Amino acid sequence: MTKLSVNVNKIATLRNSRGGNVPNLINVAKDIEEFGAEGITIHPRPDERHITYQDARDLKNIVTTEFNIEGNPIQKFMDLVLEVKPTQVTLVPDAEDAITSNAGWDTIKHRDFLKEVIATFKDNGIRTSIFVDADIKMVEGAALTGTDRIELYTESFALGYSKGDKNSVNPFIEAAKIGHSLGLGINAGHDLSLDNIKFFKQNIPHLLEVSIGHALICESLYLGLENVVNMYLNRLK
Ligand SMILES: CC(=O)[C@@H](O)[C@H](O)COP(=O)(O)O
Ligand SMILES: NCC(=O)COP(=O)(O)O
Repeated sequence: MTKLSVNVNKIATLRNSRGGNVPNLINVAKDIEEFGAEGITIHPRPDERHITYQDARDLKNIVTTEFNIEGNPIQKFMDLVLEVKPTQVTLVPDAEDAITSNAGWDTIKHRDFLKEVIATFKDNGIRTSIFVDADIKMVEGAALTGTDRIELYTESFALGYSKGDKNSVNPFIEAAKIGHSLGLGINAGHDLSLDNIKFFKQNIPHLLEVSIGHALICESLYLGLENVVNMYLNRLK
């Protein structure tokens, strides 16, 4: 079974654009769970331009499914995650000023750092995942860090698929197979959408979780949040 974790960053973006509390992030997250999603993902960034650190604390009190916090493990982020204790932390090597995530970890170069950070989170009962490109060497490197899971960075698949290149899924199939054989759980995310999710799910073995935000919220503007969550759930069956 592949769980759908909805990334609510864009709800916070909309709220912050006017100040105030509309839309109410907490109520939207509760509704998303009510509509059937199996997880809530947030990716607080150091400038708190969408999800604030307080949002992470507030969401912890209401999320009843899997709570996934993504981000670069700078000290401030580590302190937050260790305080909130989500189900899962996903480590992403973002530059501070990145518009969005744009690369996976170099798990060879940063192995010692990742090992240390992952051990800290695991010692505190938090499942770990690290964001990696669909590159066998990076997947093998991830397995040596002690992480529970990897999140495959799906931007290259989404871009290729949108241009009609179905072979763009091939590196992800290989990465998922190798990761699974090395004992890693397989998550995926970035630019997944109603257009590409069914093909991705049908082709990727051992897919435990997808986290989807940008496209899902955009699609909801036309189709409604409840419909869209259910459309993803159907495509993930
Ligand atoms: C790791 C990943 O792919 C997502 O978390 C994505 O980076 C969302 O972050 P933004 O909403 O800031 O683009
Ligand atoms: N980890 C990926 C995520 O949470 C959502 O990415 P996107 O759907 O906003 O591109």
